[in-house]
Amino acid sequence: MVRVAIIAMGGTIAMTPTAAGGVVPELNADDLIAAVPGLAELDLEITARTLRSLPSPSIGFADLVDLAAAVRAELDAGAVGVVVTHGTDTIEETALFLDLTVPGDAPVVLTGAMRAPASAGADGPANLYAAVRVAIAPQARGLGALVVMSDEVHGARFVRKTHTSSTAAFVSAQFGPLGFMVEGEPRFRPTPRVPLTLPATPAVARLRVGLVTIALGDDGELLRRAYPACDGLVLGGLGAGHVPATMVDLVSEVAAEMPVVLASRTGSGSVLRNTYAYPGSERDLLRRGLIHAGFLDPAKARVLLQLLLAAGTDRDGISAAFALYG
Ligand SMILES: NC(=O)C[C@H](N)C(=O)O
Repeated sequence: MVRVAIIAMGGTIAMTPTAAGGVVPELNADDLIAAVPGLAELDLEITARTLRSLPSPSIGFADLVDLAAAVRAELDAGAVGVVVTHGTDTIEETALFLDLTVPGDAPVVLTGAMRAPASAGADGPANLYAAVRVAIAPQARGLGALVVMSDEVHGARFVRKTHTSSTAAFVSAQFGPLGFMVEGEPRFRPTPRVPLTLPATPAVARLRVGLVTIALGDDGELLRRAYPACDGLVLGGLGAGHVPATMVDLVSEVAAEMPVVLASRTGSGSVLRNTYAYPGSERDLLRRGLIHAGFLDPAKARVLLQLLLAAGTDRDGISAAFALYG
């Protein structure tokens, strides 16, 4: 009989009401499994482990290093796939982290819930059921880490939370979902995985990669104060990867000291390379040594840069890794 391992990290899917109001993550992995109709009828063994009980805004890189090790241990011990239950606020970053650090073809499927278990129409059980079905699907092998929410299967590279409360919050705006649940089973479209695996060592949690989102009228003061505390930086640039002309000298200065990755704050589409020629444009910034983020959004670019720096990757290696993302 095949085995699926479920690893719980917390999040709304595991939250229960407190006497003082509001919800907090208290349910363990066994509780989550017990709430899913139809799971017990599937012809498979399910094992459960509660690794963390955290709201996902409080998940950090040290937690992700432990999670990657736990996922690998389950796969090494023979699990056909692993499901990770996780808060939705940062699930997209954890998904990319696992995509980059868990080698092999076995499905690693993340899921969560927008509504807590005690709410009317709680979505956690349906999401967990779908995630388990994806974890055992042969077609899910080799797709990298996946996020399953609301009957859609998303690739780690592209998925984003795009709504604060809707159960349809998760979107792969750039190229659409990789698959859909149809009559309880996942159906996929073919999509190649990015061929990159990086180590998830404790060094990852000791680094600080800053993420600075650029806004209208930005005078650079925030960046000036933030960068000395950082080992690397991601800029969430305006539009196709731009900053105000007044920031250009500062950005050049920072890029001479550490890797600075240029992403877009728009949330979808690739940073351009060769269109705009004004000071602070993508052409200008790339010429000054900034690294092109490809199709990765700023939060995902930060995860990749953090892992690359922890692995001791030099500037050319960092550029080459980001080039894999378009
Ligand atoms: N829906 C959720 O899971 C949101 C929650 N704040 C979390 O990320 O833990």
